[in-house]
Amino acid sequence: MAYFLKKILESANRLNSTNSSSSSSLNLNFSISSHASVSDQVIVCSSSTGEFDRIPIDIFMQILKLLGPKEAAKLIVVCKSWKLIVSCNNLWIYYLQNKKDPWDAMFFAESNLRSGYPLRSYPSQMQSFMQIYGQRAQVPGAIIIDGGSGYCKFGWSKYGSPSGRASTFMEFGNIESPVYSRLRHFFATMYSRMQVKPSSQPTVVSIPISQYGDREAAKTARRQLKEAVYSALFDLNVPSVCAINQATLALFAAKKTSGILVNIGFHQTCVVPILNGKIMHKVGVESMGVGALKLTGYLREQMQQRNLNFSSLYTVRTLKERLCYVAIDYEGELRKDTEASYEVPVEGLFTLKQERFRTGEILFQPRIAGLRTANGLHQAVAICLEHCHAAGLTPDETWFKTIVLAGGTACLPGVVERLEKELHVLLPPSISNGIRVIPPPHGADSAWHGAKLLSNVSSSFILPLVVSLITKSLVFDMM
Ligand SMILES: Nc1ncnc2c1ncn2[C@@H]1O[C@H](COP(=O)(O)OP(=O)(O)OP(=O)(O)O)[C@@H](O)[C@H]1O
Repeated sequence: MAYFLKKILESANRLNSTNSSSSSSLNLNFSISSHASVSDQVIVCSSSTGEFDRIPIDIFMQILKLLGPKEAAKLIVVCKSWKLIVSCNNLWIYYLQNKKDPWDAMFFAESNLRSGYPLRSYPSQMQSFMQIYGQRAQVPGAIIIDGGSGYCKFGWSKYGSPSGRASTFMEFGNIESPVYSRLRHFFATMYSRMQVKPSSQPTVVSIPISQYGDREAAKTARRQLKEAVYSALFDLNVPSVCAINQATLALFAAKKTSGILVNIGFHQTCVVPILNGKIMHKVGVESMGVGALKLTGYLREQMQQRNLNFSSLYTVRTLKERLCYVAIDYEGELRKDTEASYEVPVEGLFTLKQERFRTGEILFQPRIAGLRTANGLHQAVAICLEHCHAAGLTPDETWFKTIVLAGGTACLPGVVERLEKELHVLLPPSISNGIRVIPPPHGADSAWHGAKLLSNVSSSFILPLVVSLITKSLVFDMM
């Protein structure tokens, strides 16, 4: 490295002599004051780095960027002057930006999730980015299991996406057996699919959105489910567990800690108000009995009515994902030619017409599929917005005007636009002004990505390890 720096110094000197008349920046010397706040742009200096004083600070920073974080960190021990230069936040932001994880997501996690639960409504004290870099590098990583009610997503927190998906309803075992044994069977299956020993890693697990009432019975049911999850995992010798509800995780994935999370799930749709990472059960969680399974079922019914033959439900699901959408104006769409085709491997070419938008329409008009559910998606969300408004939990009402969608079905093209349009029709301007509907941040994997953000936060490795050694207790608990 010294050789490398020497070479750069030599070339800087050469440049200095040839460009001395044209470039003033290369003639600038710098020295360092111990009181200075260090940045790429401003280094006010009084002590010296010796020979290196002759290199302009921006070139110096370029050199450090080229050296990389490991080498740069070693330079800290040279002297105070070097330490000050190398500790520069901009330099470590640069290193962090060049890691695999997107910078904005990492910044959100470090500024909002570092304090753990309960989340503070004010941002936690930010450490220097050099410290954050060092601590994140030491986080051992975790196994993430997002057990959706239809599909489970599992994988490593250090990876960009889940390493696998499994049909949850198949893996849970006998539906008659008690929750504890079903959970234990389910988690054991996930670990064996990942080919890891449960005892080798901390685990972040999502808890399904269920029993959302504010009554004692609902609270007890939530607590029992949570306890069954912990017992099942600790009995498998998992060293530490972080169990958080799916809705909060999906909201984190959108880089938000407050807002309304709308999860269009496998069996049902839930509208969950969340303030500072906490579900507002008192305000009320809305739910409707329409989910992905109903959409697939309704498309199958329509295809059968048109004598379109298929041999498996997988074909119907594929056509739903490839050809279906939600119309912004349903009546207008009925008058259009909307025919489109898709070739399903092995099964052949399928052509859908009105089925393309009638399928998704049951989210807004469940009755067209003969469903008795009273409310459509827009009505359920509007009720939740009204309740948030009436509850007056904060002087500033903007927290509930961000509506984040989650779940695979929310990926249907047109859902965002239609929901936004219907909400403006249903709600008075005092509530609807400023609302924003955000598409699922990571498709069907939103909750998994929210868990990933938490698992890699620079503070998260300290607590789990300590807790696991002492009590095998919980780190976070956000039911
Ligand atoms: N791009 C897409 N368009 C439409 N539907 C999709 C798309 N991607 C996935 N889906 C559907 O989403 C469904 C699975 O959704 P998801 O993985 O969110 O369920 P889940 O997490 O098991 O449900 P829950 O939230 O109830 O636990 C499947 O029926 C799948 O067909």
